[in-house]
Amino acid sequence: MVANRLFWEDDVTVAVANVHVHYRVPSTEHVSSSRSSRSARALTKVTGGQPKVLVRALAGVSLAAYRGESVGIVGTNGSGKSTLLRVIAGLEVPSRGQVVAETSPVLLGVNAALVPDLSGEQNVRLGCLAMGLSPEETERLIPDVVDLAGLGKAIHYPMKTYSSGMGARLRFAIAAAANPKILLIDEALSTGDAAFKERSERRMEELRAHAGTVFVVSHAAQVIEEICTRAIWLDRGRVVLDGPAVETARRYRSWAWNVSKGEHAAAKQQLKEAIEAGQPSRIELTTPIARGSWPRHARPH
Ligand SMILES: Nc1ncnc2c1ncn2[C@@H]1O[C@H](COP(=O)(O)OP(=O)(O)OP(=O)(O)O)[C@@H](O)[C@H]1O
Repeated sequence: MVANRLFWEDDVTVAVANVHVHYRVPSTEHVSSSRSSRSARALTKVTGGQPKVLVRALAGVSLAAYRGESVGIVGTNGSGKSTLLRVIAGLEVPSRGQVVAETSPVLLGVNAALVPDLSGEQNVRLGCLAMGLSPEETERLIPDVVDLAGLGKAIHYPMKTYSSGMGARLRFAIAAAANPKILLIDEALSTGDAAFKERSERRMEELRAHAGTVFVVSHAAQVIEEICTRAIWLDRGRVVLDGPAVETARRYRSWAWNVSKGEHAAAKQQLKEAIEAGQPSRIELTTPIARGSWPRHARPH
């Protein structure tokens, strides 16, 4: 558990300090409701659209990640997992709070932009160049990436012919090729088969062993338990628990089981106990950023 960490300890790779992400989303709730107020209907008439509501995707998340950690993020649909990864990747600017990373993180998302009409191999080349590798490095790495993806002859077929698992394998292999110090993985691992799972876990272990930090988002608590050293459980944009992966995954799994069985009182009690089990993290970016130059996705509190 990370508590009251002061910026900037030497082995910290990512610091997230009291981050909030809010979206304004059009909602038909008031418009379609038979009890919708006259003012809401009038507003709709005037704006020509639906009234907007505020969605709090992240509501005050703080954490510090360290070299050599693989950090799992678990939580139900809509709990804020992908938003947290996007904020760490610098793809989303927090509405409030700060994110600082030691080097630019590489985000491996289920939707990583590859070109469906190109073959797997052509996409490997494209992906490596897009991540900033030189043409020479790219050519040197292609055999390793192709090997890690393990797609056999299909590596020469257009990517649009791949199953979702095959696409995920290719994206993982490409992202790992760049040897990123900070690798963010959104669900991709859970779609591969057993052989790929083993290869990808070994590759992640290598990245971690080279003093990198890996974040993995997954619904599957078991995946997190198997491949992560630490896990963070998010619920409605808040950190419920941040601790050893096995402990967090065990509590999350048990809570999710009770929710799925409609045992709401028991689930509520477990959530309360999990929150009490962890101490609230407070990350303070107290001094100006001292080491090198940092990615820019930070906003003052
Ligand atoms: N671009 C967006 N515009 C509006 N609302 C968004 C946007 N992205 C996410 N949200 C909302 O923010 C909340 C958190 O979404 P997020 O995708 O981070 O959840 P998640 O935990 O990754 O979910 P899942 O497990 O289903 O992938 C949800 O309520 C979602 O509807």
